[in-house]
Amino acid sequence: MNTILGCIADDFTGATDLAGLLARSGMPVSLRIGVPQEPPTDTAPFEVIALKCRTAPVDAAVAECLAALEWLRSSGATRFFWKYCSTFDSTSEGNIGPVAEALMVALNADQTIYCPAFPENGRSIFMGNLFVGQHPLSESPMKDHPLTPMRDSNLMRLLKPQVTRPVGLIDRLTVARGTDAVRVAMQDHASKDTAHIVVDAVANEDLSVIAEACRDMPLLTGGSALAMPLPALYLRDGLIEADTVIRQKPDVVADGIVLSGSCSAMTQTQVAKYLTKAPGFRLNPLELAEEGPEKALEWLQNQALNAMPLIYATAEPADVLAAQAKLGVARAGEIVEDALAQLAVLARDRGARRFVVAGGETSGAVTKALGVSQLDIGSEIAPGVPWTYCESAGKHIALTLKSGNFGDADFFAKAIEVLDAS
Ligand SMILES: Nc1ncnc2c1ncn2[C@@H]1O[C@H](COP(=O)(O)OP(=O)(O)O)[C@@H](O)[C@H]1O
Ligand SMILES: O=C(O)[C@@H](O)C(=O)COP(=O)(O)O
Repeated sequence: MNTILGCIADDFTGATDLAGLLARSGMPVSLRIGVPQEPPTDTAPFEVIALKCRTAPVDAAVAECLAALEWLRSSGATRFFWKYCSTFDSTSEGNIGPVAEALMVALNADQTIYCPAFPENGRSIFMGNLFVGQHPLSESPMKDHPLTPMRDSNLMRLLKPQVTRPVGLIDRLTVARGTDAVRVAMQDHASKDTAHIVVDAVANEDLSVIAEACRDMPLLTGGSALAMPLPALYLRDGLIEADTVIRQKPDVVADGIVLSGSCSAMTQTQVAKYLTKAPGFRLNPLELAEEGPEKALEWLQNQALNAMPLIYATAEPADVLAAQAKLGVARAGEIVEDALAQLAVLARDRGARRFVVAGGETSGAVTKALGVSQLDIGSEIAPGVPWTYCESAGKHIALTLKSGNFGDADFFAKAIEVLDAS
């Protein structure tokens, strides 16, 4: 089947989030890890390529995204979606803006929009300012993110240093007036050569208006919720035929593991709650730097995997800062990711077939270590967090990749319940 929409996600949790929201339509969605080496075969109308480039050097991120674009083009896609975090996670250099600009050049696109709103998860945009729940982004726990601390809430200000062409806004008052008003505003921006347009959205209804107005643009950028209305719009436009997928869960035994490298406030709550039910081991980056992960590997060797034990580096901001002060930000992150990746492989080799992973970068490291290349999308555990099914070393496994901020306090236990029930 020809691909209609080709999507590039800057991290793995973001990719499963996007694939999960597209799959709510019941249409086939295919999720690939990294740019496939082989030319496209057996493609779906919605193809998502998961990259791990959110915090990569700008040149590397741009090159990888352009390679993903070429693969998606060769699968027949004519419309593209650049998926980044609903909290606009990026460093001051990028990579949201530079990648968008490179994709625009490759696609000969004069304009694109930026809409990370995800109302079901409390992310809304008003007058160009991003809110997390009732708090401006810069006053939310995202201000303490280990890799991409977000210290400004204004998307135009965040985007400007990342792009070369002018940045503008279509505000909520315009979006509330409907599709035609958004189209007129886009034309008005085009007449002023405004290439990068932040669009306000506070509710799913706003996203439906924006998606309808912008669905024919070669490139859309934003969070997963902006893409959610697209399958139904394409169906209505006759670009795609209804082709509901019956998702079949492969048999996966109950043994598994929970791995958490996310330090978000929500993950801290989830880890604390799960530790009251399951055995846990805490990774300390400073110990890992000195002694390696042997202690944790040994602990895991002795665990009954049907208890779904938890291994976590999740820590409070002060502990994260202390580790980063000694090791450097990047090295602290890598040491933890590397340990969690080794632990995932040991768990699989000991028979684990269920993997619950918390954290975007963490998910990238674990998924790569497990050698996963393509994922089928299963039941949603929480908005933006589906179970996925894939193969690792020839074994069927179930894998869920949880964005740091997603899910509620019971997420880990709920994930297991949802898998058992599906
Ligand atoms: N205790 C810690 N000290 C320093 N860095 C840590 C610690 N625990 C985890 N990290 C690193 O913080 C980063 C968290 O990012 P990520 O996995 O994307 O989580 P989130 O989804 O919450 O953003 C990872 O690179 C991880 O290795
Ligand atoms: O859009 C979102 O919030 C998520 O899909 C996402 O990108 C998650 O990133 P992490 O919080 O780093 O897991």
